[in-house]
Amino acid sequence: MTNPGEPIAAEWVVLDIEGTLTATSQVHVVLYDYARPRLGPWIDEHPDDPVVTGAVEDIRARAGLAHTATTEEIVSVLHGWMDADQKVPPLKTLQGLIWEHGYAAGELTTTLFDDVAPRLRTWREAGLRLAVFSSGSATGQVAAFSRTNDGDLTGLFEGRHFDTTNAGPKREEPSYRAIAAALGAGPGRIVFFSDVPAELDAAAAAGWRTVGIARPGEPCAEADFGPHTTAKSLSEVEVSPGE
Ligand SMILES: CSCCC(=O)C(=O)COP(=O)(O)O
Ligand SMILES: [Mg+2]
Repeated sequence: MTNPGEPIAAEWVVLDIEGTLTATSQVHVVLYDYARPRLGPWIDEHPDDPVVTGAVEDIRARAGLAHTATTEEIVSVLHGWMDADQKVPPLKTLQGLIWEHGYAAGELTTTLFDDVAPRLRTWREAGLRLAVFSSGSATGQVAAFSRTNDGDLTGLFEGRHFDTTNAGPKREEPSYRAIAAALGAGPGRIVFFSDVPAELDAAAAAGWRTVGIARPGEPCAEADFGPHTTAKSLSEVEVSPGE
């Protein structure tokens, strides 16, 4: 299905990041390249941070590593996951901490697609509420929106950031039910924008409205979006807070 042209009635707009708000290369090249050499030092320099030690413990368990595994062995697992783009929660936790540091230091900037910031501002001004659901950790998400090519956009989201730890996997229906409960909204009053059909299928199964974003040049540009409304950018889609 393509864009029906008529406004989608919703209270909440929930947004995927990679491929929807930013180019895939913003994550796979800019952010992954920043994180890759810093994972080992971050683990070694934060031996008393329970978030870091918990993530390391989780990595060891998932990878079948002994408790005595070295940082080098752990990093080798993390690099393998990154090379295969496996969005494993403890990897996303460590990346998020490193990116938070990078954005605060002024070493990272998020380049959004040109239509994104104007569209999000228009929707907020119209009374819509905005949230994010990404595989990137909530900590990393907030950091990423704090320093974009269009300024600090964190105020647009009311602190509503969902990830695979606080909501669940993006391709599973219960994650969308959990987010709807957290937002206190009926599922039919939430519209989800993503470039990945399997994520849209899971959201639709939970009763959400869905929009597939097929941006030219992005990996999912030619994907089969099946029954989902589909558009090439956010600016093609009208959402209104009416019933
Ligand atoms: C700081 S945001 C980085 C996003 C990220 O790490 C990622 O894996 C993107 O996944 P998405 O679910 O937004 O496609
Ligand atoms: Mg995506």
